[in-house]
Amino acid sequence: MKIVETTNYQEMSEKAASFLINLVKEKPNATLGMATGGTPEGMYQLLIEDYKQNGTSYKEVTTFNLDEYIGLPKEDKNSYNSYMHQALFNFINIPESQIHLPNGMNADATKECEEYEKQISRNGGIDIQILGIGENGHIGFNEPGTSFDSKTHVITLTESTRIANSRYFNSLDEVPTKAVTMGISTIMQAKKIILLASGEKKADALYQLLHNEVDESFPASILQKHPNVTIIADRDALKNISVTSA
Ligand SMILES: N[C@@H]1[C@@H](O)[C@H](O)[C@@H](COP(=O)(O)O)O[C@@H]1O
Repeated sequence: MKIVETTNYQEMSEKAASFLINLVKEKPNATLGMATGGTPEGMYQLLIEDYKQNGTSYKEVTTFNLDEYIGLPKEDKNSYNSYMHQALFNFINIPESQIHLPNGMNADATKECEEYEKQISRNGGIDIQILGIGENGHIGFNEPGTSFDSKTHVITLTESTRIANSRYFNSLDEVPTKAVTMGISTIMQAKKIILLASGEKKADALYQLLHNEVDESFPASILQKHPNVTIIADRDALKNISVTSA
């Protein structure tokens, strides 16, 4: 696993944006796996700035997001569909038909999951998957205990994840209790993974990611088995890791 230590959040965002921009330049029809949460917001902002200044084109790019809440219409300001449009898609030239997020309103959630998984395969898989990390080690919305063999599936969110994400909602009650998420094995099939982390509150999670046994009780530990992972994290998030020896 490669670790890139940055001085702060801005530099983390710049390094991550460069990875994506270079990939899109080398492979204009790349498939990008997208993440939500606070961590990638700066990276998305820099992709928009690069698009405006340098015209990097997303006309042939396809995206698949990691997850979506169940029960929020895509127009809801807290859906991940809205997040992605406001953070990035509305400001670059990616065609709407090439954007994929699970539909959290599909009455047949099992079918939605199967279809999402098929769409990713039909597309030839994901070239680069961007990941954040939950303080409990979740990746996407794969909470502790999720099978490493899981494909896209429905997950019941833990109380701690709902509390962490309640900052975007008016109250904890409004935070959905379930989500559709790519599974661990879906994520592991991505050709390259970039995990972003910033701030002291992620320091324990990064330590466990790198030093725990690979175990379903800490989902992100599976990344130790992936052949091409780069962690881009700032000094605060890496404060428990000696980067030279990691
Ligand atoms: N489903 C998302 C994850 O994909 C994200 O990595 C995590 C951390 O979010 P943040 O970046 O805001 O700390 O939150 C959510 O639960």
